[in-house]
Amino acid sequence: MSTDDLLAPHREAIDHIDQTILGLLNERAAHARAIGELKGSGVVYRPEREAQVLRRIQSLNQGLLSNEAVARLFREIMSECLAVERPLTITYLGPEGTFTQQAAMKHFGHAAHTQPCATIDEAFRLVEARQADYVVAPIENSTEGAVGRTLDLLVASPLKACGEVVLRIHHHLLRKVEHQDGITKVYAHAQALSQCHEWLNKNLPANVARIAVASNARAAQLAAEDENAVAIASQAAAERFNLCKLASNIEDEPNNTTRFLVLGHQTTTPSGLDKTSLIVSAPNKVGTVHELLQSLSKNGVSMTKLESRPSKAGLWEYVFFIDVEGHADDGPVHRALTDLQEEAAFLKIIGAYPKAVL
Ligand SMILES: O=C(O)C(=O)C[C@]1(C(=O)O)C=C[C@@H](O)C=C1
Repeated sequence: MSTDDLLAPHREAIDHIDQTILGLLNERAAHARAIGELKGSGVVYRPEREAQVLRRIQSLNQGLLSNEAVARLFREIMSECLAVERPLTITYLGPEGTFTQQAAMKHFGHAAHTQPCATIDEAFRLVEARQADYVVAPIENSTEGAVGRTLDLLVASPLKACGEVVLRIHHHLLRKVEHQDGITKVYAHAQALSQCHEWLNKNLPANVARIAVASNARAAQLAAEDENAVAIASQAAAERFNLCKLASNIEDEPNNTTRFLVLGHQTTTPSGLDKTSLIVSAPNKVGTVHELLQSLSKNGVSMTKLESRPSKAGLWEYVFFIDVEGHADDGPVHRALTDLQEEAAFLKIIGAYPKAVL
């Protein structure tokens, strides 16, 4: 029997299964549309429900496909079902091809419309003015630490965090032509330059100028216009600007990861596995930070992040960005927040949201 003959029954089975899947997908979309009608003009995107759907699918999964693969597939199915209810617009720091756009797609799937903005400030502003639904903003990188501008915006913005995205960051060396001769400059975002610092020291001549630009996608765009330049940027940027990859995964730290917050106007109900992000400021006295942290520990609440930043209000005064395990409506976190309210000069709950599933 020829290979084609051997393939034929499997392909027949696949055609049959695809037809069943297609029918079921449309049946699912019809339920989503009915849910959308019941929600009326209310909020259609429900992050806690999406997290529960993805976690349930992963716990049911016993097949050949990995948990990550099934979550990715169902992420896209929900994205299309949500678009049947109402398509969402997500703002991010552009241009197209940045890691933040990748994070937005990872979280909302490909049916969401992503809108690039010139600055993180503008991405926030459009959502604040209700000209877009959600903003995805980088908050911290595992090698570089906090993203200061996002933290500063969080202090004053009325937006609430309703989700988080965790993205592995891979940087590549990109060029218009496929050889290393005659490189005079390397364009990259300042964070990418420092994340690839060791690699650049070892692999590029010392006289190649390192030029920091607004984003990795902008770097790729500049490299596409100048044959003597290379860019450090993502796979998405390489594809978008048609650049050759001279070297892959050039980040010094192999586990390089960026965490993003998703912010909008809604508060989220508990999903069963949540986090709460807070901003706290303490009077500038000995022992106050210790007391603030005690409000958490005595209520059995674990802290997953503590970041300090100079307050714009006074010299040598600080605000603290704190993430804790659990939802602000859960008993222990709720009690800790009540205690914190008494100790802190300023307390703002940025939001409570499901832990990233994907
Ligand atoms: O359960 C809902 O509220 C839905 O709208 C359905 C659905 C889904 O496709 O499962 C779609 C969008 C929401 O963000 C959450 C879940």
